[in-house]
Amino acid sequence: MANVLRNSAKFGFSGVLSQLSIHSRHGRECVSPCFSLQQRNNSTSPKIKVDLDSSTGVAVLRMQSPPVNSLSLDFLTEFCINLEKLEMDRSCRGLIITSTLSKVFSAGLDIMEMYGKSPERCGEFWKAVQEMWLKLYGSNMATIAAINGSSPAGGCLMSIGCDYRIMADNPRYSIGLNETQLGIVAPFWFKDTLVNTVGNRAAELSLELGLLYSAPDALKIGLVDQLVPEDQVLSTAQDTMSKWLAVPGQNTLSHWLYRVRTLSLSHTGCTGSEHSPSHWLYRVRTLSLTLAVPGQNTLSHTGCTRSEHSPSHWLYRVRTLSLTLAVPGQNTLSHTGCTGSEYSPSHWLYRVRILSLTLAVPGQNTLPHTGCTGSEHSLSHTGCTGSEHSLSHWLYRVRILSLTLAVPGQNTLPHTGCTGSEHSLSHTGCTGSEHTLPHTGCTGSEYSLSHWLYRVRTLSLTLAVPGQNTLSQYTL
Ligand SMILES: CC/C=C\C/C=C\CCC/C=C/CC(=O)SCCNC(=O)CCNC(=O)[C@H](O)C(C)(C)COP(=O)(O)OP(=O)(O)OC[C@H]1O[C@@H](n2cnc3c(N)ncnc32)[C@H](O)[C@@H]1OP(=O)(O)O
Repeated sequence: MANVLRNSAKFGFSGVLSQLSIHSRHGRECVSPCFSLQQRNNSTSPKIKVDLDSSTGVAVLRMQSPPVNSLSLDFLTEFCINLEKLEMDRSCRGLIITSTLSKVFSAGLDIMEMYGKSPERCGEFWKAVQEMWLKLYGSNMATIAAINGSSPAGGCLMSIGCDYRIMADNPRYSIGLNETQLGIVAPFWFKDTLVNTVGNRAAELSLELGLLYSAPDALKIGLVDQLVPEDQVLSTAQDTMSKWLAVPGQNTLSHWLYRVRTLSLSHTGCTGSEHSPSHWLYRVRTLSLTLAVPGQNTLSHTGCTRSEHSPSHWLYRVRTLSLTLAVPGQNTLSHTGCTGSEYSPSHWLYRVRILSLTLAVPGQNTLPHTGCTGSEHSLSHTGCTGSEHSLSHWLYRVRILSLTLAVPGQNTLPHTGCTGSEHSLSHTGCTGSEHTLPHTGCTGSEYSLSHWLYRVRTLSLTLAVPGQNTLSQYTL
């Protein structure tokens, strides 16, 4: 195993791809001649231990899968089942995640799961990884990671999926999304969660260089929130949890609101039940990987023909690009009008951003340069019927629109030219019950108006952009 990891770093991305068994888009399996690895014994003893203190409503989930708490399919399944049980248990309000192993919180995804497995097993594995993140990040419990050892890659994802991170003050322990250093790619939802934690620039550096941070450095960039002596990690987590639980409604409101954007991504672009979130996540990842593979990165359909961008640099950007454009059924660039090599990637990336902005500007709404020639992108579609609407007028309207949307019972928006239910929230790209308000935790009249306004404004920004109900709006 150590060999696999060493070779991962040594061979780089294309090396890993060629050395390990990879299931191509065609579902073919090519088992490496260079490694003859044995399956690790799958112990039947529980990999997770949960203790719920009914007097405090706080559960401690201990990961106990030696040697390094790697996230195998078995481990993840057990983890998710336990999480689900706690989520359903109304007496449980807080969750602390920690490790029983010395020196290691979690080594991240079990590399053996990415080697020599059937496409079905790969699918199951990735679904479980996504479930772990969706359940943790979308949890209604307050969650704290008590990081008492190293926590690379998927271990870091698990940590940043929590509300708060307390790490052992030991410079030998490290944490970070180091996938790039292994020559592989952190999925975009790893990236989103990291961005939400440390901000854009730190995340960019971190991902492009595949950085692992020592505990003190992790604190400096905000990847963890607090360092304490190793023997106080759990007790500090427990003290901290009581503060979190003292915040009224913390586990329904502020907690949730912040996450809705990120979690919405997993739904956006799914137009029907055939696209489950995990299906979609899987697709985008495949797309990103495909786009990003050196040697396959001519990206002809994106107009990017050059190799001057290093893979890691490129990977980071392609993910953003993919998110902007890779809506199933719309995932070629042709509909954006960018048809050839005259556009360099950076030029292009810049354009795409502007493009999204431009789509919303009255008077430019035919967007000939984007290849959108039809009424589907005209402003009339948004309720603005002509050039009589100046930009400021429009901007003003949009602001009003958001406010109006926020008033329960007035969200049909009559003054915007939207006369019917077509401009209800469901018209904004929410095609199923997953995008109704209850999905955001706002279930009805028990919430006061101010509460509602605050929530719905966020919701509106996320979802209710007239005529722009595709993923592209997300990157603005
Ligand atoms: C291959 C890719 C193909 C396609 C790409 C597809 C998708 C891209 C998405 C990629 C997303 C990846 C997210 C991940 O999480 S990848 C996993 C990355 N993990 C790491 O880099 C961690 C590596 N491990 C370590 O740094 C150290 O082990 C650690 C600091 C955790 C502990 O160090 P310590 O010195 O205490 O122990 P070791 O002697 O190193 O290890 C003990 C044994 O454990 C085995 N081990 C370690 N990590 C893993 C792992 N992630 N999965 C499985 N097994 C692991 C290690 O090999 C040792 O085993 P033995 O040699 O004793 O048998």
